Amino acid sequence: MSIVIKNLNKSYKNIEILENLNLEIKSGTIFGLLGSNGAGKTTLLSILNSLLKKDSGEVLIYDYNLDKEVNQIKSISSFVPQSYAFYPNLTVFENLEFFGSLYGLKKESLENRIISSINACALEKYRDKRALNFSGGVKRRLNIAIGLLNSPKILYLDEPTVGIDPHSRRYILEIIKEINKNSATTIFYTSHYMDEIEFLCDDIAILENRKIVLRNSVENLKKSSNLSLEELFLDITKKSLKD
Ligand SMILES: Nc1ncnc2c1ncn2[C@@H]1O[C@H](COP(=O)(O)OP(=O)(O)OP(=O)(O)O)[C@@H](O)[C@H]1O
Repeated sequence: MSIVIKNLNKSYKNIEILENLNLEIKSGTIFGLLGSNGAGKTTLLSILNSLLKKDSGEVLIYDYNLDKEVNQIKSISSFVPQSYAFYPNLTVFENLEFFGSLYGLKKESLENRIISSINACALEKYRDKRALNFSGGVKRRLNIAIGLLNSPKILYLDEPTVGIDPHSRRYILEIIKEINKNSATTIFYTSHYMDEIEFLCDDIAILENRKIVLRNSVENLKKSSNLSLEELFLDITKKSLKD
């Protein structure tokens, strides 16, 4: 397993966001986390990436314990946030050089990682251009390329296609599939686009009312229900809103 979460709890002040949450994610798969606005997806991702402290519960990432082995976990993880996390006045290469050096990469290994991140995100022709004027899709690809610099075993993508056109979205999904296939990187993906999740993911979970309310493979869901993923999501979240 790449991720094992047991009885995870998190509150902001006295508002409970995650309650006794349990979840396991298989290594090398593409996992999609769905949930309505404010369900707690970013909170969960932030905890897994040590950006936020959990209140209680146990988290293992590739067998490393989040309470004791944060540095080991950080070295194998990468979190690509919803917002653009690069310098607009720097070129693609300069951005990757800067963020790569933060990982302690130097000279040849830095250059190699930059080239492979550029290739993986199809940024060759933007390499020496400043990020400022890129389209939304290319900016998103640069965000992902930065996330690949440390060759992560697990890549967290928080709504990486927000605000971009359908062609660029599809291109990004193809890129993510390739990253998963070529390096067996576990992908933890959040999105509000059900069609994306259906196209991309092996397994999904729905987070609602502080808990995981559905956990299954996309294949099983398709086999066992006549409903589309979107209809299923609406059905489940409607029920939990009424509860
Ligand atoms: N620092 C904070 N202090 C207090 N409440 C917070 C804080 N951060 C988030 N929240 C609240 O916690 C809940 C979960 O937020 P979170 O951003 O994790 O949800 P989400 O599922 O990622 O939502 P979205 O799909 O809109 O991005 C929301 O009600 C949010 O308002």
